[in-house]
Amino acid sequence: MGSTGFSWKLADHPKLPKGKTVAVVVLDGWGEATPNEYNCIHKAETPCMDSLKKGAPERWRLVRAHGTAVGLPTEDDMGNSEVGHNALGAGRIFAQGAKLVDLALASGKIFEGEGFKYIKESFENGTLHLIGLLSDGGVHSRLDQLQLLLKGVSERGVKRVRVHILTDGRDVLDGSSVGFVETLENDLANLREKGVDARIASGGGRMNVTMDRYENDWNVVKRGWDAQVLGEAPYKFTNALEAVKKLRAEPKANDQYLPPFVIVDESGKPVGPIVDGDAVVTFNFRADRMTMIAKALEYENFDKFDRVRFPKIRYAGMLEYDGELKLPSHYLVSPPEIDRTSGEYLVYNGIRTFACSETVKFGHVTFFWNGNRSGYFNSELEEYVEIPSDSGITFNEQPLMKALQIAEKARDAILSGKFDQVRVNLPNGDMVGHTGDIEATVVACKAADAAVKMILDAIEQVGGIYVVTADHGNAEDMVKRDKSGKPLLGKDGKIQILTSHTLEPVPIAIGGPGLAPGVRFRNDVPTGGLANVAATVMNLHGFEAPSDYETTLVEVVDN
Ligand SMILES: O=C(O)[C@@H](CO)OP(=O)(O)O
Ligand SMILES: [Mn+2]
Ligand SMILES: [Mn+2]
Repeated sequence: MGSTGFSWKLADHPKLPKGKTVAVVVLDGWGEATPNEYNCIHKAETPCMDSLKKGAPERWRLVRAHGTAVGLPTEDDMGNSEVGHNALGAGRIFAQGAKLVDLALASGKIFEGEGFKYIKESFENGTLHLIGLLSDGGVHSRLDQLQLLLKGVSERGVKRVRVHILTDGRDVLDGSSVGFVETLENDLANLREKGVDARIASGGGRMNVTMDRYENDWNVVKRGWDAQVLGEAPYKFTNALEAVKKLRAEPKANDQYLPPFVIVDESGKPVGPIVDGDAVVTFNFRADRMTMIAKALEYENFDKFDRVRFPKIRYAGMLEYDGELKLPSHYLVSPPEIDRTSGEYLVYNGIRTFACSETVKFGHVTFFWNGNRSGYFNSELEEYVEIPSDSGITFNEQPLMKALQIAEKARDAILSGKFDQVRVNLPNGDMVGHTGDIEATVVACKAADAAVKMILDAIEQVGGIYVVTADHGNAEDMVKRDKSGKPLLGKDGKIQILTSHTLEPVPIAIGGPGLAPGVRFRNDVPTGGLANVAATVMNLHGFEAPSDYETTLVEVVDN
């Protein structure tokens, strides 16, 4: 069909019926790896997921969830929720933020766009502040991109730069913050030699300072605001390396949770508060954990916490973080344009949709699933339910999280008969996996499995269909390994705990009494990835997928 003939109408599937309730379950951070003592999914009792794997070999398989299969720059890039849910929902692979920023930096286009011109206006008389995650994790940001940005601004007339660092330890090993700060300090020293007054001005751990998401806890953003904008924090140091080392030792915080600190000069004055006339760039490309700070930096009217001072600045994001809200209004690189997602198609075709998770993953099954779009496509046909997450704790303290409550909501939605698709994200494997606490992660995996069971039981009752999959790996491997797969030991002789996601594939299982008997996974899509799931789900709703979607994973054989 030509572009003028575009239609939202999906063709009927030649063989599969409509009208079945389809449950789509995403286990966050649930990859498939060899069973061993660091595989928490293997260690946990997961009878439901085990039965899906063992029970129906033609209805269980693995799909790729990392690297180019989800639009990341290289095959060394682990998967993450943003790119995973984008692929699951959109049914096509889009070059993602990480890649788009790489390209814009390589071509120099980043320095020619509207966003850069806007902040450059402040270079003559103001300070440029760069706020973001300092690591090479590649999930939210990358050190080499920050380095190229620093180089670029120094070549384009910047006089004074202040970097506000957020330490990682979640996408990279805990303790690696020290090395990243050393590298950055070295780069800034080189800039100073070239006559640019460049320094680190403040910092804090990503889970404690600035990078909250989905409005789970505004205090996190406030702590960042106080340090970055007001120059106030409970800890003051004269250099960032000392700050990170000391705070890791006392109060013994890990990189993810370092308390906020500011860098002060000899007289105790903060070296880089944000003031009128300055420019600010948040250099993370990923949206979910930048949206809140973007609101604080940009919105004239703002009541989430007392900002005390609201400086008149020129602010740009690395990317536009929310296309609906047009937030922020200035940005350096245009985000991927993820259009015509499966959610939008299905709603146009009358599919009534229910989506649910708890706060920390709520935007994953809504915003990311729908191509980074907030809100409903059609509020008459959709209902999105958010279960409030606990805040102020690390999830190894509560490894059950809200899995049961999410499953109950899904069960009720399935049994109500009011929905054709019931979609959930179960956060446990991922959120607890990120704490690096193996015992707690085992408990978390068991809880997620029990939640899946409850949802599958409801599907059984209504004669529906289920699709159970995951967005990327995490809980299936909790140790850093060498190239041959052997666990690596740290200086202390202990194994190095892996808090991050992995490169592992994830399972996908289909089934349920509503699934037509001849449906099975094709064996001619061996390299299938998360982007193949959308067409698959459309088929199970009785529709053909649009022709430019990644192909379906299923076929129907005549029995
Ligand atoms: O917590 C996060 O922000 C990331 C890891 O950086 O995890 P996920 O992609 O699963 O949301
Ligand atoms: Mn995830
Ligand atoms: Mn994660």
